[in-house]
Amino acid sequence: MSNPILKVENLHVNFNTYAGTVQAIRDVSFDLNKGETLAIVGESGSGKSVTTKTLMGLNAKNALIPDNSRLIFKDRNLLDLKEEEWQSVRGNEIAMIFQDPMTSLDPTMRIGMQIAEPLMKHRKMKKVAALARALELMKGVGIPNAEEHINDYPHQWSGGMRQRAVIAIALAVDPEILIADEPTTALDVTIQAQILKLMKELQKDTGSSIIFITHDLGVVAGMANRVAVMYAGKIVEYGTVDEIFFNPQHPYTWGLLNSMPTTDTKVGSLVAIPGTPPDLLDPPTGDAFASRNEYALAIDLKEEPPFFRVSDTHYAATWLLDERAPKVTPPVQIQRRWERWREIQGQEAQS
Ligand SMILES: Nc1ncnc2c1ncn2[C@@H]1O[C@H](COP(=O)(O)OP(=O)(O)OP(=O)(O)O)[C@@H](O)[C@H]1O
Repeated sequence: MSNPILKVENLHVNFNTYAGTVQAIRDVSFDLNKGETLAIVGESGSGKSVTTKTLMGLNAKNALIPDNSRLIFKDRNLLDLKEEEWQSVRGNEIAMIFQDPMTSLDPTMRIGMQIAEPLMKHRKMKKVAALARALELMKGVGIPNAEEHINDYPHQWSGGMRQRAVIAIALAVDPEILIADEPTTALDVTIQAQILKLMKELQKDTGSSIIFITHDLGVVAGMANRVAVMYAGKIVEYGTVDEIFFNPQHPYTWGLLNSMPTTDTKVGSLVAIPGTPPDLLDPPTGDAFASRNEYALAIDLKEEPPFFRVSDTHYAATWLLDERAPKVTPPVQIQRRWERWREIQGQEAQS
């Protein structure tokens, strides 16, 4: 049963620029359930980072958020918080792991002290106790010989170890929501896998909910419970991880899946989505993906598709799901995924 800890309702974020208003987030709504990992996936510029920065109260000064946007967390609309009130939410109830550990670590401060700091600030722990806890956390995130390294500075550590330190800082205060924005993109593949595994294990222990931001659907399979696919400032499809991987309905999701390597991908069979996303200074009428969509219908150029229900947990905003739409044959890789979906459904029906 769903148990939302966070409800994002009708979020719009506009940016005032010299060229006009950039409509970066255009009516995004989603729930985050307790203890789950929700992945938000999309190409560069789709609005993933603006969404998470908004959730941390860290948007740029030129951001404008209309009054009907709501981020409900613990019976409060986070968008109504004053900066002093944010101080007790950010890095405490809601914490974030950024893409590049070097930008979130202070190069002039010893790592142990950086992990201890949120405990002193938010938990009012004394320095000695906070440092003792920092040492435990360093061990918990797999820093070898932690005692010897608690007084090191960030530049003395490798990228993978630094990202572990960032995770320790974020988890020090046991946040209810952890936002991880491309937490492993700066790392090599083996270290990436270790960090993702570590995050999963820590989540089991702490029960926190995770919003996991990535442009790479490949890392989502092992991490997320549910997936929201974003395009041009909107969520275009959301569902459980199996629904998105094996029963995708939006042609944009098809494109993302087809541009993702899998273990049985033949060389040369990966296809990048042609074209580029629309200019958010002047988003197109209708479905913003239409100009890149080989399955586009005439109505896509005129009217924006609503969300169509695929199951209780799966919705997609594509006119292809309208009962009047012609039946289209998706790319062969997607047909294979749909076959796999039918097998999974069959197995579930039998058991
Ligand atoms: N301060 C700002 N002023 C104007 N436009 C902005 C500002 N911040 C973000 N944008 C625009 O908002 C849109 C969404 O950006 P966002 O960074 O959220 O994308 P993203 O999906 O996170 O991409 P990436 O994967 O590259 O980080 C982009 O068109 C971006 O140019």
